[in-house]
Amino acid sequence: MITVENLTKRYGGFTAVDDISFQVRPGSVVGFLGPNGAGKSTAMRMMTGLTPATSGRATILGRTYRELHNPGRQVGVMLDASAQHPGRTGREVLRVAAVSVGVGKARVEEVLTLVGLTDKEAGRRVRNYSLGMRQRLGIAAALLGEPQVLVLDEPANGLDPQGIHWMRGLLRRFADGGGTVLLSSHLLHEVQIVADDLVMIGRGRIVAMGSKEELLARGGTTVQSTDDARLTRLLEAAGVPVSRTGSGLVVDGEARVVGEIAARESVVLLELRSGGSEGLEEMFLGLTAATSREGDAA
Ligand SMILES: Nc1ncnc2c1ncn2[C@@H]1O[C@H](COP(=O)(O)OP(=O)(O)OP(=O)(O)O)[C@@H](O)[C@H]1O
Repeated sequence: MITVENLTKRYGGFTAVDDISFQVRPGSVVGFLGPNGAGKSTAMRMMTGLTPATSGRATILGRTYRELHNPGRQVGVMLDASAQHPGRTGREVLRVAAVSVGVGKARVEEVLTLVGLTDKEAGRRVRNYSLGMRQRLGIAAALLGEPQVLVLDEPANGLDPQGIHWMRGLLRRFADGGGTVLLSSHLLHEVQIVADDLVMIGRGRIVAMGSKEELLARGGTTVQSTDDARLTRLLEAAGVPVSRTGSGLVVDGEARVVGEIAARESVVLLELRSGGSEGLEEMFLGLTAATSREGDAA
């Protein structure tokens, strides 16, 4: 399990990670979500001993990363898939890592199969890898020591839809087998299907966290009608907050209330659903817009 307690990182007067605390339980996948520059990578670097915390601490299986004996056997880490040696073949990268983790060559072949890199691909130099292949290789390296915990920074980056589907399956099976997974992303939909819990971060701070179901329920009601503009006016007149999405409306109110107003005013509903992901997306954007660092520059 991963425990993060009051973790803070300051660079001079700038606070990149601001007093964050959360846990990842064994058997679960936690999505660590936030816009660019929110502090996800910095937090993960502190968790994995790559950068010291200014204050607070993170433990994995009860110890700080630096206290772990042979950490590669306990925690699989992928922070920067492009950091692999470009002049080595994928297989060479894994064989070098296997020596430091203390596993044999057979395990290298096992993880290559696990991540779907073919014999031919494994024999190619990493500089000629596509981004998706690099991600697969990074995940293979993380899995090498048969760890119980995975810490993955943006593992879906560069994967095509089939690759994302594959990765979800892999992480789900890992967690279902009792493993603990923390994965970051700046895209909600990338992690939403696989994550059990979500931790949303903006400007270094946690802006929302909880189980996916809880957060989905907070995301309000998704509505589509034949006349969304009129329905919006009616709902607003009734004091129900409404926001527009690409495909309809998200209403901060119960489905029943929306249904009753629509029925009374003869608006034809095409869809009425509580806890839709559109609501969660809206909430995510809303919560993090105010805290997006990139927004500052815009
Ligand atoms: N070594 C450093 N010195 C100064 N500032 C830093 C350093 N490392 C990170 N930062 C700043 O801390 C903030 C958080 O960066 P971080 O890389 O953790 O964000 P992130 O959520 O991982 O974003 P992304 O999705 O873009 O990778 C950014 O504003 C970044 O510029």
